[in-house]
Amino acid sequence: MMCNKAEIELYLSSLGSKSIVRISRDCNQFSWAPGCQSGWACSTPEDNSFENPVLSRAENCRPCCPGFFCPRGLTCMMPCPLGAYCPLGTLNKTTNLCDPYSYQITPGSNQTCGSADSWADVITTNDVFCPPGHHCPTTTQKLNCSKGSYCRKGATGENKCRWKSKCKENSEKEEIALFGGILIVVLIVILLLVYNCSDQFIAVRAKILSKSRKKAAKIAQESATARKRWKLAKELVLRHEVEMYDSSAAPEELATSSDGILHADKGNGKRSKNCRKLNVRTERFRRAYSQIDKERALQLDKDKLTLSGIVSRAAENRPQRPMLEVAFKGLTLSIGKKKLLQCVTGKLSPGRITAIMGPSGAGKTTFLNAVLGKTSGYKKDGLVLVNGKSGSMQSYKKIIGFVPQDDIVHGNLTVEENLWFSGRCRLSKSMSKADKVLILERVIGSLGLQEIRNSLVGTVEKRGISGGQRKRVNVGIEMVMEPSLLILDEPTTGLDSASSQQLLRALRHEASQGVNVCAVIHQPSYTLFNMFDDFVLLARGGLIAYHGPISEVENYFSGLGIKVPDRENPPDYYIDILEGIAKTKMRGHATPKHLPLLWILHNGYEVPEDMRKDLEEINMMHELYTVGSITRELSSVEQTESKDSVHQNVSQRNDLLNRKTPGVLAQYRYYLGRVAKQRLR
Ligand SMILES: Nc1ncnc2c1ncn2[C@@H]1O[C@H](COP(=O)(O)OP(=O)(O)OP(=O)(O)O)[C@@H](O)[C@H]1O
Repeated sequence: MMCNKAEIELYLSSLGSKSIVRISRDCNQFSWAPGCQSGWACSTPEDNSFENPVLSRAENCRPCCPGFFCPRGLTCMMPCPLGAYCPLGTLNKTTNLCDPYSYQITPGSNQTCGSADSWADVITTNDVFCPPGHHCPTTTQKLNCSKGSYCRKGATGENKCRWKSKCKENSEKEEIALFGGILIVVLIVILLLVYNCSDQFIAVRAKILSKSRKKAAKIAQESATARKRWKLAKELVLRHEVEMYDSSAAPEELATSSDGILHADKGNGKRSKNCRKLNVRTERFRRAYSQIDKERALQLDKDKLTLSGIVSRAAENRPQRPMLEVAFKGLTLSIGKKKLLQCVTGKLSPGRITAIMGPSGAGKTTFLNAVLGKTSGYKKDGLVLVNGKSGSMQSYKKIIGFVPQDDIVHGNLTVEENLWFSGRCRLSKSMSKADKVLILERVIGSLGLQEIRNSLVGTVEKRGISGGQRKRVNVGIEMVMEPSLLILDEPTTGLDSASSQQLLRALRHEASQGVNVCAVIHQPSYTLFNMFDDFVLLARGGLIAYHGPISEVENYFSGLGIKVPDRENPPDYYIDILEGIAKTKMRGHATPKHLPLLWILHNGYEVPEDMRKDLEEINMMHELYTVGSITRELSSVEQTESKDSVHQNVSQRNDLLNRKTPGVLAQYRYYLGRVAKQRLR
């Protein structure tokens, strides 16, 4: 009575089709054996193997055995699968259907109910599966699900309920309300604890950090003192003031470590033990402070260096920092018919700080946008060359820092946290944490933020550091990413003279590393003005009136007959001249509106079409060329010298332009950490 392969295939092929197409040889309109009915099967007299096709079965027809199912239209039976419950059906006299199955026996026949009539998926043949709240170890056995366990539909065994979840007898699923409730309460308690103790936690952490820092600073100081003593002793020996080097007189407590730093004495076991015990954090700070000390010593003779010296020193000391030179050739930016920048030619060089000045609306911000490569939306003519090659500035964005006029600080983080977050996200991911700490300490030191490093920056509601300090933190945020080109929009606005000078000193330090620094400034003091290397003076309409070294600016303008009166600040006076506020008598027939044209002539650039008519007005070309050639000669020596070294340096470093900053996931992790800190404050 068992179905063979062909019959099983016939059954399976009919699954899923809406009309029941399974028909065996004995189940058709001409012959309908009793086994064709649902829940019945017959046997065959022939000795058929399992491989045979659909057979003729019309003998010995009987109800389907328990644990098997016999579909309508097939005269054989198949075993019910595990998880099914196929007992013998019982006739329901009211409906005349075989329970729990839904088939009918032929009315008036002497047939009885067999077992199941079909099997497929749980939805189509719901009644064949072991019911929920029970488990069926075999296809003919149905047991109640015991207390403390649950049984889903079709279960062959019991599932134990979890701790604290309630399960009565015959449970279909676990009752986890209590368990879930306890879990939620525990989470809430943890969150409340974290929220309430976060301040203390952050304070303790800050305390530990500051302890580590102090310890490291002390060790660095001790090392420096020991180094000085050692040097002194050596000098004494060299000067023959002591006859021979007495080992007992030598600083026996000194020991030189592999990095050349002298450490605390060998004899003093306690202290060296302490040194060994220094935790990693202290060690990182110690290294940073020692390195900064060394840099300070090197800094002393920095002022004597020429530009090429600075460039080559940067090359020796900081192989990591690539250099960027940005040059413009006849750059014109316009929107519609309005020209925002016109015929800008010149360059911003690495290792130099350039001040950009001009009357309001002259195009300073537009000039910065051009340097940053943000020229989409403008009609652009001319060239922007990066390291002598035309290309998009966007590809260098990882090594370009931009300090906008508005704040970019996070008010509810401390100064140090703000800088650390920026550094972590924007420095190369391959850089070690110790190196990142060194950069952070360097920036904190050079911007004079040591005192306020643990202070909250503050928001409108919660007062924090002062406005000037905030400005310096803004700059620091960009400095910690070790940019090669640092652009600042009015960094000194709102700062007093001392703070402005401190900021400029920090920028000078950056420039000494080969960074190309470019800043828009307003009304700098004379001292501050002289701390810049180059000067770009923009006239209205985005025209250059001067672009060159600060040291030559007065020379240039006096050559044109513009002499700065006593007690006047030169940059302010030149802007007043451009604006027509200050009156002056210029050479020849020239007037202040001709200053951009004079600059073009002075440099021998091509005069734009719309300026040509002004040429006749001024009538002093011969004199201008004379002035031009003098100043050009003056600068040519240094310019040529620097050009070669810069370009050599730049071409060597091109491979370093691909800084790999942390990926999206890492940045997201830092971001979450920052938000958590901000929220918890
Ligand atoms: N997107 C723009 N659409 C139209 N005009 C613009 C646009 N951007 C700038 N300008 C115009 O270009 C000129 C230069 O603007 P820019 O902002 O560069 O001047 P600025 O020198 O930075 O001025 P300020 O010192 O006042 O900030 C202005 O006359 C300004 O109105």
